[in-house]
Amino acid sequence: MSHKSPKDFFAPLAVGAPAPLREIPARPSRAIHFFDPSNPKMVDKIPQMVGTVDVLLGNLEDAIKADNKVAAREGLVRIAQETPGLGGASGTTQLWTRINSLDSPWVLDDLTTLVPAIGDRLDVIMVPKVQGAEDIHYVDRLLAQLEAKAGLTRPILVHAILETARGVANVEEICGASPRMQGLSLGPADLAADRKMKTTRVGGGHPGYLVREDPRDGDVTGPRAIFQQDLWHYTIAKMVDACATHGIYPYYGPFGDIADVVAAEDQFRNAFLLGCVGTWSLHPKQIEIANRVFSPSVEDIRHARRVVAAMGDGTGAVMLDGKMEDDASLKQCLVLVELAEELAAIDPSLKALYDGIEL
Ligand SMILES: CC(=O)SCCNC(=O)CCNC(=O)[C@H](O)C(C)(C)COP(=O)(O)OP(=O)(O)OC[C@H]1O[C@@H](n2cnc3c(N)ncnc32)[C@H](O)[C@@H]1OP(=O)(O)O
Ligand SMILES: CC(=O)C(=O)O
Ligand SMILES: [Mg+2]
Repeated sequence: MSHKSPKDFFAPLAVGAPAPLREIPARPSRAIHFFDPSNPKMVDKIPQMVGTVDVLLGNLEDAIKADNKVAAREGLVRIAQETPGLGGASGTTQLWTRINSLDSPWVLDDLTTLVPAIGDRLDVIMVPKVQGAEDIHYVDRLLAQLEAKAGLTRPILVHAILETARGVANVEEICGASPRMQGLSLGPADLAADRKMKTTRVGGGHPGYLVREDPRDGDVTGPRAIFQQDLWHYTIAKMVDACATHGIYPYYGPFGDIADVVAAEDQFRNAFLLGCVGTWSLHPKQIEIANRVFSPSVEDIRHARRVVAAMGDGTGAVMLDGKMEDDASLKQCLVLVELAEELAAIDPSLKALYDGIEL
């Protein structure tokens, strides 16, 4: 757990730094869309993506060539300064970045460049390969010093990628390490390597990880159904519990098979059902999938609203469509109703869809 005493937990870590938030806002972040700020073709597309995706993330870490690290950092500064509606208190699309890892030769310059130049536009800084609370404490103090020096009035939030075995083992202390902690993402590629898992895929299942039906009538050579299992179920469930415990938000992560939109949708939906609020998008075509999957369906909202209406003061048990509903199932329904309200507030087409639901 954090080494701070309860009375110090919400105190700024540098004189003049903005006060930490007491609650992490539930801003919609169904897709965190990654782009390379040193890639001119991607950069060209950023202005028209504002308003179509909840989060644009300028990536500085893995997937950016070593020779392009400085260009990516400088490109991100330019994009943040020149793109209307991107990031900051009034942004319609949030601006996040993924900095280089804390042991890399680039990370110090990432932070000391970005915070003074675009700290007022950066909503969240994603920190890769977080191993324990000590990594968050380091970033926390440095950000406070840089925020104070830059005269920022809004604290920049921090998001950790869970992509080492030690990080997974320490997930609780990572979530509780700082009031800046906004959420966690699954990092299936680095995590697989660190754990010495034998999958070479970036996210998703594996045909070899399966459960096979028992032999039919004892015939071990006959046909038997197989069901592919989810390699990431344990980690995502652990991450969801840690995030819920600390009032922060869990996200799926990358799905690298860009062409396989069906499997991407399945992975995203499993994560949505387990409690994640969003996922990463690596390619423009994954944004629409994420937006759809992480927005509750009309059927779910109709059902949830009917339960809310039937439950009156919220206590007791009622029968609805042959099923028992009570105080607990009401709370399940309120999760969906509140999510629909948050999404309707930023997405006029969803507002029209949800407003038009007849009970
Ligand atoms: C394990 C991890 O750490 S995951 C996170 C790190 N990885 C990333 O961030 C990867 C981000 N995505 C990418 O680099 C690219 O999408 C790739 C390499 C996967 C595929 O790129 P391409 O082969 O160029 O894809 P494709 O040809 O389908 O692209 C179509 C168009 O969309 C553009 N595009 C592709 N990806 C993106 C993106 N993430 N954002 C904006 N535009 C994009 C391309 O530049 C291309 O533009 P054009 O029509 O003007 O030529
Ligand atoms: C997400 C990420 O960085 C990984 O899977 O390694
Ligand atoms: Mg990684």
